[in-house]
Amino acid sequence: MRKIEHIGIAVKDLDLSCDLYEKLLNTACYKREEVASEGVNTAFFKTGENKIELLSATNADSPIAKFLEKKGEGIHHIAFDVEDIYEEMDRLKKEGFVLLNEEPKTGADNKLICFLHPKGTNGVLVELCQEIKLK
Ligand SMILES: CC[C@@H](C(=O)O)C(=O)SCCNC(=O)CCNC(=O)[C@H](O)C(C)(C)COP(=O)(O)OP(=O)(O)OC[C@H]1O[C@@H](n2cnc3c(N)ncnc32)[C@H](O)[C@@H]1OP(=O)(O)O
Ligand SMILES: [Co+2]
Repeated sequence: MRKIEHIGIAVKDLDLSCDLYEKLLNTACYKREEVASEGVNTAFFKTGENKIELLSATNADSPIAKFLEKKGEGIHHIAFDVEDIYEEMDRLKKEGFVLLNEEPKTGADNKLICFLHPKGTNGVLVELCQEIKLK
């Protein structure tokens, strides 16, 4: 794990939250992207070297919809940047962590991703991210 890649924050209304975070961080959202496979709309901000991912749900089955229902708005996950996601998934599996996907999935902002179950990480949903290198 090389660094924190982003912090994911679950929000009810992406437009309203974008306005709020633009004011809070004094910077514009640099990217918006829907990831249909996760049932989310995302908006990204950079603060120095750090990245914030705002997530709203696009359907009732989305993990974000369930999270908002149970816990309300707030920090949803922490994502770590990894060089080789296959190697890291293999290592974490051997250490006994529960991977939520057996193969990397395509995430937002040009990443391959994998999640670890929060039950095995002290209640924190962890995401691994590997940048997809364009040839
Ligand atoms: C945009 C793409 C990507 C990126 O590129 O960055 C993303 O970030 S996508 C983000 C959305 N996608 C995901 O979250 C996928 C991974 N998550 C899951 O697979 C599920 O949400 C889950 C973690 C397995 C939970 O699903 P499920 O068991 O169906 O939901 P429950 O509501 O029943 O929760 C069970 C249990 O887990 C606790 N929980 C759920 N979400 C979180 C969370 N984000 N952080 C901490 N804990 C979480 C929930 O509270 C329940 O606990 P108990 O009530 O104590 O049983
Ligand atoms: Co994320």
